[in-house]
Amino acid sequence: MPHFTIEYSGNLDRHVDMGAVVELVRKAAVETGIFPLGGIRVRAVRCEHYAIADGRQNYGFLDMVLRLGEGRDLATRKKAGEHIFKALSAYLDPVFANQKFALSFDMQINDKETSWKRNNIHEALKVEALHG
Ligand SMILES: O=C(O)C/C(=C\C=C(/O)C(=O)O)C(=O)O
Repeated sequence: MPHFTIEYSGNLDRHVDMGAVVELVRKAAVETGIFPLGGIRVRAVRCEHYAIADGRQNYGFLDMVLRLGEGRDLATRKKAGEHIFKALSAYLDPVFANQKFALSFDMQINDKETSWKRNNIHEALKVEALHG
């Protein structure tokens, strides 16, 4: 982690380039400066089946959850979250203009006692930074 997991209603595929969305979130996460670069992962999962509000099929949603480790204070988490949400929200302005749409973003903090990881991307990035 940090893991950004996006779930979205399948009807957005016609209007939104999800490849661009995951890259935008990755860049915004890097810009916050609070995450180890090698730990950042962003994915988007299309939901084929969903039910929203009063059940009309033309509503859409995109929900993003960030799972991150312990050790950052609330002010730091809030500032980073606001930066990321602002970038994502601005990118999705055309969706808000064209349909009824719900966007949400939450953070969840991992308990370090029950979180296991193995990741050699950190080392690879260090080597690359040294040798180009
Ligand atoms: O510490 C965590 O649980 C998540 C995290 C970083 C994780 C990695 O770098 C990794 O999995 O390699 C964080 O900075 O919040």
